[in-house]
Amino acid sequence: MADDLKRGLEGVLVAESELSSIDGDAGRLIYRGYTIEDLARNASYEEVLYLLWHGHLPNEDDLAAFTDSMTAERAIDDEILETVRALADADEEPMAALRTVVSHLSAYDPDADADPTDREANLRKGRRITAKMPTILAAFERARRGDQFVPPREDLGHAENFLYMLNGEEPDEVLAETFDQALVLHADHGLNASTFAAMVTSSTLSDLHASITSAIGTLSGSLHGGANQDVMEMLKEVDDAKMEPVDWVIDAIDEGRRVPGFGHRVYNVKDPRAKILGEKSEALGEAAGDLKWYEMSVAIEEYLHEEKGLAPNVDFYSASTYYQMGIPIDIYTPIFAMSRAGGWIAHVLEQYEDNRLIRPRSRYVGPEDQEFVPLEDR
Ligand SMILES: CC(=O)SCCNC(=O)CCNC(=O)[C@H](O)C(C)(C)COP(=O)(O)OP(=O)(O)OC[C@H]1O[C@@H](n2cnc3c(N)ncnc32)[C@H](O)[C@@H]1OP(=O)(O)O
Ligand SMILES: O=C([O-])CC(=O)C(=O)O
Repeated sequence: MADDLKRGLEGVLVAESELSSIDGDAGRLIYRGYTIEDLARNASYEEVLYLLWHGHLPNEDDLAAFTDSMTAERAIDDEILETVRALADADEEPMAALRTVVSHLSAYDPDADADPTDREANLRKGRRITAKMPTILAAFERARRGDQFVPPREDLGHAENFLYMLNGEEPDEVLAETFDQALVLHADHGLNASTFAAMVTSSTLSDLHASITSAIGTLSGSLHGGANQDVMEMLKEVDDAKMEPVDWVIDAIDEGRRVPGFGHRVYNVKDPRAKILGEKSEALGEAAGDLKWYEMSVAIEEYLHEEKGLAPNVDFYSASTYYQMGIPIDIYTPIFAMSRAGGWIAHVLEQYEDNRLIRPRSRYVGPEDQEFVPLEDR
Protein backbone atom coordinates (compact mmCIF):
# COMPACT_ATOMS: atom_id res chain seq x y z
CA MET A 1 0.00 0.00 0.00
CA ALA A 2 1.43 3.41 -1.02
CA ASP A 3 2.42 5.51 1.96
CA ASP A 4 2.32 8.91 0.21
CA LEU A 5 0.45 11.39 2.33
CA LYS A 6 -2.21 13.29 0.31
CA ARG A 7 -3.13 16.18 2.58
CA GLY A 8 -6.67 17.30 1.90
CA LEU A 9 -6.99 14.20 -0.36
CA GLU A 10 -5.76 16.43 -3.19
CA GLY A 11 -5.97 14.65 -6.54
CA VAL A 12 -6.95 11.31 -4.96
CA LEU A 13 -9.36 9.34 -7.14
CA VAL A 14 -11.93 7.61 -4.91
CA ALA A 15 -14.99 6.97 -7.07
CA GLU A 16 -16.43 6.78 -10.56
CA SER A 17 -19.39 9.03 -11.27
CA GLU A 18 -21.64 9.74 -14.26
CA LEU A 19 -22.90 13.01 -12.77
CA SER A 20 -20.56 15.93 -13.40
CA SER A 21 -17.09 16.53 -14.72
CA ILE A 22 -14.74 19.47 -14.26
CA ASP A 23 -11.85 20.38 -16.55
CA GLY A 24 -9.85 22.61 -14.24
CA ASP A 25 -7.45 23.87 -16.91
CA ALA A 26 -10.06 24.64 -19.56
CA GLY A 27 -12.60 26.02 -17.03
CA ARG A 28 -15.25 23.62 -18.25
CA LEU A 29 -18.08 22.01 -16.27
CA ILE A 30 -20.59 19.46 -17.55
CA TYR A 31 -23.54 17.68 -15.95
CA ARG A 32 -24.01 14.26 -17.61
CA GLY A 33 -22.35 15.55 -20.79
CA TYR A 34 -24.22 18.88 -21.08
CA THR A 35 -22.21 22.08 -20.66
CA ILE A 36 -23.14 24.31 -17.77
CA GLU A 37 -23.59 27.20 -20.23
CA ASP A 38 -26.21 25.26 -22.22
CA LEU A 39 -28.03 24.13 -19.11
CA ALA A 40 -28.04 27.56 -17.46
CA ARG A 41 -29.37 29.17 -20.64
CA ASN A 42 -31.92 26.54 -21.63
CA ALA A 43 -32.93 24.28 -18.74
CA SER A 44 -34.88 24.97 -15.56
CA TYR A 45 -33.62 23.76 -12.16
CA GLU A 46 -36.34 21.08 -12.22
CA GLU A 47 -35.03 19.76 -15.58
CA VAL A 48 -31.52 19.63 -14.14
CA LEU A 49 -32.74 17.73 -11.07
CA TYR A 50 -34.42 15.22 -13.37
CA LEU A 51 -31.24 14.94 -15.44
CA LEU A 52 -29.10 14.30 -12.36
CA TRP A 53 -31.48 11.83 -10.71
CA HIS A 54 -32.75 9.94 -13.77
CA GLY A 55 -29.78 10.07 -16.15
CA HIS A 56 -31.36 11.91 -19.08
CA LEU A 57 -33.21 15.13 -19.82
CA PRO A 58 -36.99 14.80 -19.37
CA ASN A 59 -39.45 15.10 -22.26
CA GLU A 60 -42.50 17.32 -21.72
CA ASP A 61 -44.58 14.57 -20.12
CA ASP A 62 -41.72 13.42 -17.85
CA LEU A 63 -41.14 16.99 -16.74
CA ALA A 64 -44.82 17.70 -16.08
CA ALA A 65 -45.14 14.54 -13.94
CA PHE A 66 -41.86 15.26 -12.13
CA THR A 67 -42.76 18.88 -11.46
CA ASP A 68 -46.18 17.88 -10.12
CA SER A 69 -44.59 15.34 -7.80
CA MET A 70 -42.18 18.02 -6.49
CA THR A 71 -44.74 20.80 -6.04
CA ALA A 72 -47.00 18.40 -4.12
CA GLU A 73 -44.20 18.08 -1.53
CA ARG A 74 -43.54 21.79 -0.90
CA ALA A 75 -45.71 22.13 2.20
CA ILE A 76 -44.19 21.48 5.64
CA ASP A 77 -45.86 19.90 8.67
CA ASP A 78 -46.96 22.21 11.50
CA GLU A 79 -44.41 20.60 13.81
CA ILE A 80 -41.64 21.45 11.33
CA LEU A 81 -42.88 25.03 11.14
CA GLU A 82 -42.78 25.19 14.94
CA THR A 83 -39.15 24.04 14.92
CA VAL A 84 -38.35 26.68 12.28
CA ARG A 85 -39.95 29.38 14.46
CA ALA A 86 -38.15 28.17 17.60
CA LEU A 87 -34.80 28.33 15.79
CA ALA A 88 -35.58 31.81 14.45
CA ASP A 89 -36.53 32.95 17.98
CA ALA A 90 -33.24 31.52 19.28
CA ASP A 91 -31.40 33.61 16.66
CA GLU A 92 -29.85 30.48 15.16
CA GLU A 93 -27.50 30.86 12.16
CA PRO A 94 -29.47 30.14 8.96
CA MET A 95 -27.22 27.24 7.85
CA ALA A 96 -27.43 25.64 11.30
CA ALA A 97 -31.22 26.10 11.26
CA LEU A 98 -31.46 24.47 7.83
CA ARG A 99 -29.25 21.58 8.96
CA THR A 100 -31.41 20.98 12.05
CA VAL A 101 -34.73 21.20 10.22
CA VAL A 102 -33.67 18.95 7.34
CA SER A 103 -32.65 16.38 9.93
CA HIS A 104 -36.04 16.83 11.64
CA LEU A 105 -37.84 16.13 8.33
CA SER A 106 -37.04 12.42 8.62
CA ALA A 107 -39.46 12.17 11.56
CA TYR A 108 -42.37 12.94 9.20
CA ASP A 109 -41.13 11.20 6.05
CA PRO A 110 -43.51 8.40 5.02
CA ASP A 111 -40.51 6.41 3.74
CA ALA A 112 -38.46 6.81 6.91
CA ASP A 113 -38.59 3.06 7.61
CA ALA A 114 -37.57 1.99 4.10
CA ASP A 115 -34.25 0.24 3.54
CA PRO A 116 -31.67 3.09 3.31
CA THR A 117 -30.57 1.89 -0.14
CA ASP A 118 -34.08 1.55 -1.65
CA ARG A 119 -33.77 3.66 -4.81
CA GLU A 120 -37.48 4.37 -5.33
CA ALA A 121 -37.92 5.36 -1.66
CA ASN A 122 -34.82 7.55 -1.92
CA LEU A 123 -36.17 9.30 -5.01
CA ARG A 124 -39.35 10.08 -3.08
CA LYS A 125 -37.37 11.23 -0.04
CA GLY A 126 -35.08 13.25 -2.30
CA ARG A 127 -38.04 15.02 -3.92
CA ARG A 128 -39.47 15.79 -0.47
CA ILE A 129 -36.19 17.16 0.90
CA THR A 130 -35.50 19.27 -2.20
CA ALA A 131 -39.07 20.56 -2.42
CA LYS A 132 -39.23 21.47 1.29
CA MET A 133 -35.85 23.18 1.71
CA PRO A 134 -37.02 26.44 0.05
CA THR A 135 -40.16 26.47 2.22
CA ILE A 136 -38.07 25.94 5.36
CA LEU A 137 -35.59 28.67 4.46
CA ALA A 138 -38.23 31.22 3.46
CA ALA A 139 -40.23 30.43 6.63
CA PHE A 140 -37.10 30.88 8.78
CA GLU A 141 -36.20 34.21 7.17
CA ARG A 142 -39.74 35.56 7.57
CA ALA A 143 -40.06 34.28 11.15
CA ARG A 144 -36.91 36.05 12.30
CA ARG A 145 -38.10 39.27 10.65
CA GLY A 146 -41.42 38.89 12.46
CA ASP A 147 -43.35 38.40 9.20
CA GLN A 148 -46.19 35.93 8.62
CA PHE A 149 -45.36 32.57 7.01
CA VAL A 150 -46.20 32.56 3.27
CA PRO A 151 -47.26 29.04 2.23
CA PRO A 152 -45.90 27.64 -1.04
CA ARG A 153 -47.89 27.92 -4.28
CA GLU A 154 -48.26 25.04 -6.70
CA ASP A 155 -48.58 27.19 -9.81
CA LEU A 156 -45.05 28.65 -9.61
CA GLY A 157 -41.72 27.08 -10.60
CA HIS A 158 -39.21 26.04 -7.92
CA ALA A 159 -37.10 29.22 -8.17
CA GLU A 160 -40.05 31.59 -8.57
CA ASN A 161 -41.94 30.01 -5.68
CA PHE A 162 -38.97 30.44 -3.32
CA LEU A 163 -38.74 34.18 -4.09
CA TYR A 164 -42.51 34.44 -3.69
CA MET A 165 -42.42 32.74 -0.26
CA LEU A 166 -39.43 34.85 0.81
CA ASN A 167 -40.84 38.23 -0.21
CA GLY A 168 -44.59 37.62 -0.12
CA GLU A 169 -44.91 38.75 -3.73
CA GLU A 170 -44.19 37.18 -7.09
CA PRO A 171 -40.78 38.08 -8.52
CA ASP A 172 -40.59 39.71 -11.94
CA GLU A 173 -39.43 37.58 -14.87
CA VAL A 174 -35.80 38.76 -14.72
CA LEU A 175 -35.44 37.92 -11.02
CA ALA A 176 -37.14 34.54 -11.40
CA GLU A 177 -34.95 33.63 -14.37
CA THR A 178 -31.73 34.86 -12.73
CA PHE A 179 -32.48 32.85 -9.60
CA ASP A 180 -33.37 29.74 -11.57
CA GLN A 181 -30.05 29.99 -13.43
CA ALA A 182 -28.18 30.40 -10.16
CA LEU A 183 -29.82 27.19 -8.89
CA VAL A 184 -28.82 25.35 -12.08
CA LEU A 185 -25.22 26.58 -11.73
CA HIS A 186 -24.89 25.35 -8.13
CA ALA A 187 -26.58 21.95 -8.53
CA ASP A 188 -23.53 19.70 -8.77
CA HIS A 189 -19.75 19.86 -8.79
CA GLY A 190 -17.94 16.55 -8.65
CA LEU A 191 -16.54 15.42 -5.31
CA ASN A 192 -16.53 18.77 -3.53
CA ALA A 193 -16.25 18.54 0.26
CA SER A 194 -19.98 18.56 1.06
CA THR A 195 -20.79 15.96 -1.60
CA PHE A 196 -17.96 13.81 -0.29
CA ALA A 197 -19.37 14.18 3.23
CA ALA A 198 -22.75 12.95 1.95
CA MET A 199 -21.02 10.00 0.28
CA VAL A 200 -19.01 9.08 3.37
CA THR A 201 -22.19 9.14 5.46
CA SER A 202 -24.19 7.05 2.98
CA SER A 203 -21.29 4.60 2.58
CA THR A 204 -21.94 3.40 6.15
CA LEU A 205 -25.53 2.62 5.02
CA SER A 206 -26.88 5.60 6.93
CA ASP A 207 -29.99 7.01 5.32
CA LEU A 208 -30.56 9.94 2.95
CA HIS A 209 -31.58 12.42 5.68
CA ALA A 210 -28.36 11.66 7.60
CA SER A 211 -26.31 12.12 4.42
CA ILE A 212 -27.90 15.46 3.51
CA THR A 213 -27.59 16.69 7.08
CA SER A 214 -23.83 15.89 6.98
CA ALA A 215 -23.54 17.69 3.66
CA ILE A 216 -25.28 20.86 4.88
CA GLY A 217 -22.93 21.03 7.85
CA THR A 218 -19.95 20.61 5.54
CA LEU A 219 -21.09 23.23 3.03
CA SER A 220 -21.43 25.88 5.73
CA GLY A 221 -17.69 26.51 6.26
CA SER A 222 -15.91 29.57 4.89
CA LEU A 223 -13.56 27.51 2.69
CA HIS A 224 -16.59 26.02 0.89
CA GLY A 225 -20.16 27.33 0.46
CA GLY A 226 -19.84 29.82 3.31
CA ALA A 227 -17.59 31.96 1.11
CA ASN A 228 -20.52 33.59 -0.77
CA GLN A 229 -21.67 35.34 2.43
CA ASP A 230 -18.05 36.33 3.21
CA VAL A 231 -17.69 37.87 -0.27
CA MET A 232 -20.66 40.17 0.24
CA GLU A 233 -19.53 41.10 3.73
CA MET A 234 -16.15 42.04 2.25
CA LEU A 235 -17.77 44.18 -0.47
CA LYS A 236 -19.99 45.91 2.12
CA GLU A 237 -17.02 46.54 4.40
CA VAL A 238 -15.09 48.11 1.52
CA ASP A 239 -18.08 50.24 0.59
CA ASP A 240 -18.86 51.33 4.16
CA ALA A 241 -15.23 52.32 4.74
CA LYS A 242 -15.15 54.07 1.32
CA MET A 243 -11.98 52.14 0.57
CA GLU A 244 -10.50 51.13 -2.75
CA PRO A 245 -11.41 47.43 -3.10
CA VAL A 246 -7.84 46.59 -4.05
CA ASP A 247 -6.54 48.14 -0.81
CA TRP A 248 -8.77 45.81 1.19
CA VAL A 249 -7.34 42.85 -0.72
CA ILE A 250 -3.73 44.00 -0.25
CA ASP A 251 -4.30 44.37 3.50
CA ALA A 252 -5.94 40.93 3.71
CA ILE A 253 -3.08 39.24 1.89
CA ASP A 254 -0.46 41.13 3.96
CA GLU A 255 -2.19 39.83 7.10
CA GLY A 256 -2.17 36.28 5.69
CA ARG A 257 -5.95 36.16 5.21
CA ARG A 258 -7.71 34.50 2.27
CA VAL A 259 -9.77 36.61 -0.09
CA PRO A 260 -13.23 35.00 -0.14
CA GLY A 261 -14.48 33.85 -3.54
CA PHE A 262 -11.00 33.24 -4.98
CA GLY A 263 -8.98 30.10 -5.54
CA HIS A 264 -10.17 26.56 -6.05
CA ARG A 265 -8.88 23.03 -5.53
CA VAL A 266 -9.71 21.99 -9.11
CA TYR A 267 -9.90 25.12 -11.31
CA ASN A 268 -6.63 26.70 -12.37
CA VAL A 269 -8.57 29.31 -14.35
CA LYS A 270 -11.80 31.26 -13.84
CA ASP A 271 -14.68 29.05 -12.76
CA PRO A 272 -17.17 28.87 -15.69
CA ARG A 273 -20.03 29.47 -13.23
CA ALA A 274 -18.38 32.73 -12.10
CA LYS A 275 -18.36 33.90 -15.74
CA ILE A 276 -22.13 33.45 -16.03
CA LEU A 277 -22.85 34.89 -12.57
CA GLY A 278 -20.60 37.87 -13.36
CA GLU A 279 -22.80 38.60 -16.38
CA LYS A 280 -25.89 38.35 -14.16
CA SER A 281 -24.39 40.72 -11.61
CA GLU A 282 -23.54 43.21 -14.36
CA ALA A 283 -27.01 42.96 -15.93
CA LEU A 284 -28.72 43.58 -12.58
CA GLY A 285 -26.45 46.57 -11.94
CA GLU A 286 -27.20 48.00 -15.37
CA ALA A 287 -30.94 47.55 -14.88
CA ALA A 288 -30.72 49.36 -11.53
CA GLY A 289 -28.50 52.09 -13.00
CA ASP A 290 -25.80 51.35 -10.41
CA LEU A 291 -22.83 49.19 -11.34
CA LYS A 292 -21.05 49.77 -8.02
CA TRP A 293 -21.05 46.17 -6.75
CA TYR A 294 -20.14 44.71 -10.10
CA GLU A 295 -17.34 47.21 -10.68
CA MET A 296 -15.88 46.65 -7.20
CA SER A 297 -15.89 42.91 -7.90
CA VAL A 298 -14.18 43.37 -11.26
CA ALA A 299 -11.47 45.54 -9.69
CA ILE A 300 -10.70 42.77 -7.15
CA GLU A 301 -10.76 40.10 -9.86
CA GLU A 302 -8.33 42.03 -12.09
CA TYR A 303 -5.91 42.74 -9.26
CA LEU A 304 -5.83 39.14 -7.98
CA HIS A 305 -5.45 37.77 -11.47
CA GLU A 306 -2.53 40.05 -12.35
CA GLU A 307 -0.72 40.03 -9.01
CA LYS A 308 -1.46 36.56 -7.60
CA GLY A 309 -2.68 34.44 -10.51
CA LEU A 310 -5.89 33.78 -8.55
CA ALA A 311 -9.28 33.49 -10.28
CA PRO A 312 -12.82 33.82 -8.91
CA ASN A 313 -14.85 30.76 -7.99
CA VAL A 314 -18.65 30.34 -8.05
CA ASP A 315 -19.07 32.18 -4.72
CA PHE A 316 -17.57 35.45 -5.93
CA TYR A 317 -20.21 36.78 -8.32
CA SER A 318 -23.18 34.96 -6.78
CA ALA A 319 -22.72 37.36 -3.86
CA SER A 320 -23.33 40.62 -5.75
CA THR A 321 -26.01 38.90 -7.86
CA TYR A 322 -28.03 37.88 -4.78
CA TYR A 323 -27.40 41.23 -3.09
CA GLN A 324 -28.85 43.12 -6.04
CA MET A 325 -31.85 40.79 -5.92
CA GLY A 326 -32.49 42.02 -2.37
CA ILE A 327 -31.71 38.67 -0.74
CA PRO A 328 -30.41 38.86 2.88
CA ILE A 329 -26.67 38.17 3.00
CA ASP A 330 -26.69 35.37 5.56
CA ILE A 331 -29.04 33.19 3.52
CA TYR A 332 -26.73 33.00 0.47
CA THR A 333 -25.14 29.78 1.74
CA PRO A 334 -28.49 28.12 2.57
CA ILE A 335 -29.57 29.02 -0.98
CA PHE A 336 -26.46 27.22 -2.23
CA ALA A 337 -27.54 24.21 -0.11
CA MET A 338 -31.09 24.39 -1.54
CA SER A 339 -29.63 23.91 -5.00
CA ARG A 340 -26.80 21.51 -4.15
CA ALA A 341 -29.32 19.17 -2.48
CA GLY A 342 -29.97 17.94 -6.03
CA GLY A 343 -26.33 16.96 -6.52
CA TRP A 344 -25.93 15.50 -3.02
CA ILE A 345 -28.96 13.25 -3.54
CA ALA A 346 -27.71 12.14 -6.97
CA HIS A 347 -24.31 11.20 -5.52
CA VAL A 348 -25.88 9.33 -2.60
CA LEU A 349 -28.03 7.37 -5.08
CA GLU A 350 -24.84 6.51 -7.01
CA GLN A 351 -23.06 5.53 -3.80
CA TYR A 352 -25.83 3.11 -2.78
CA GLU A 353 -25.82 1.53 -6.29
CA ASP A 354 -22.25 0.33 -5.83
CA ASN A 355 -21.47 0.84 -2.16
CA ARG A 356 -18.20 0.24 -0.38
CA LEU A 357 -17.48 1.75 3.04
CA ILE A 358 -15.33 4.89 2.64
CA ARG A 359 -12.56 4.57 5.16
CA PRO A 360 -9.12 6.05 4.42
CA ARG A 361 -6.31 5.92 6.94
CA SER A 362 -3.91 8.26 8.69
CA ARG A 363 -0.24 7.79 9.46
CA TYR A 364 0.29 7.50 13.20
CA VAL A 365 2.87 10.04 14.40
CA GLY A 366 2.10 9.85 18.14
CA PRO A 367 4.25 8.27 20.88
CA GLU A 368 4.92 4.51 21.10
CA ASP A 369 5.63 2.21 24.07
CA GLN A 370 4.18 4.42 26.78
CA GLU A 371 4.10 2.85 30.23
CA PHE A 372 0.62 3.04 31.77
CA VAL A 373 0.52 4.90 35.09
CA PRO A 374 -2.52 4.31 37.36
CA LEU A 375 -4.78 7.33 37.85
CA GLU A 376 -3.81 7.88 41.50
CA ASP A 377 -0.10 7.99 40.59
CA ARG A 378 -0.32 10.56 37.75
C1 LIG B 1 -18.14 26.47 -3.65
C2 LIG B 1 -16.75 26.41 -3.18
O1 LIG B 1 -16.44 25.71 -2.27
S1 LIG B 1 -15.60 27.32 -4.05
C3 LIG B 1 -14.37 27.73 -2.81
C4 LIG B 1 -14.93 28.74 -1.82
N1 LIG B 1 -13.93 29.15 -0.84
C5 LIG B 1 -13.33 30.35 -0.89
O2 LIG B 1 -13.57 31.15 -1.77
C6 LIG B 1 -12.37 30.64 0.24
C7 LIG B 1 -11.07 31.22 -0.29
N2 LIG B 1 -10.32 30.22 -1.03
C8 LIG B 1 -9.50 29.32 -0.41
O3 LIG B 1 -9.30 29.36 0.82
C9 LIG B 1 -8.82 28.25 -1.25
O4 LIG B 1 -8.58 28.74 -2.55
C10 LIG B 1 -9.62 26.95 -1.33
C11 LIG B 1 -9.95 26.44 0.07
C12 LIG B 1 -10.91 27.14 -2.10
C13 LIG B 1 -8.79 25.89 -2.06
O5 LIG B 1 -7.77 25.53 -1.25
P1 LIG B 1 -6.54 24.58 -1.67
O6 LIG B 1 -6.86 23.83 -2.90
O7 LIG B 1 -6.19 23.80 -0.47
O8 LIG B 1 -5.44 25.60 -2.07
P2 LIG B 1 -4.30 26.13 -1.11
O9 LIG B 1 -4.90 26.55 0.20
O10 LIG B 1 -3.21 25.11 -1.07
O11 LIG B 1 -3.83 27.43 -1.89
C14 LIG B 1 -2.80 27.45 -2.87
C15 LIG B 1 -2.10 28.78 -2.83
O12 LIG B 1 -2.98 29.81 -3.26
C16 LIG B 1 -3.20 30.77 -2.23
N3 LIG B 1 -4.62 31.06 -2.18
C17 LIG B 1 -5.61 30.23 -2.52
N4 LIG B 1 -6.78 30.84 -2.38
C18 LIG B 1 -6.53 32.07 -1.92
C19 LIG B 1 -7.36 33.14 -1.56
N5 LIG B 1 -8.68 33.07 -1.66
N6 LIG B 1 -6.77 34.27 -1.11
C20 LIG B 1 -5.43 34.35 -1.00
N7 LIG B 1 -4.60 33.34 -1.33
C21 LIG B 1 -5.14 32.22 -1.78
C22 LIG B 1 -2.75 30.10 -0.94
O13 LIG B 1 -2.28 31.02 -0.01
C23 LIG B 1 -1.67 29.19 -1.42
O14 LIG B 1 -0.48 29.91 -1.56
P3 LIG B 1 0.89 29.33 -0.99
O15 LIG B 1 1.09 28.05 -1.76
O16 LIG B 1 1.85 30.41 -1.29
O17 LIG B 1 0.64 29.10 0.46
O1 LIG C 1 -15.67 21.72 -6.09
C1 LIG C 1 -15.34 22.26 -5.04
O2 LIG C 1 -14.35 21.92 -4.35
C2 LIG C 1 -16.06 23.44 -4.55
C3 LIG C 1 -17.06 23.97 -5.52
O3 LIG C 1 -16.75 24.74 -6.40
C4 LIG C 1 -18.45 23.52 -5.40
O4 LIG C 1 -18.75 22.70 -4.54
O5 LIG C 1 -19.28 23.99 -6.20
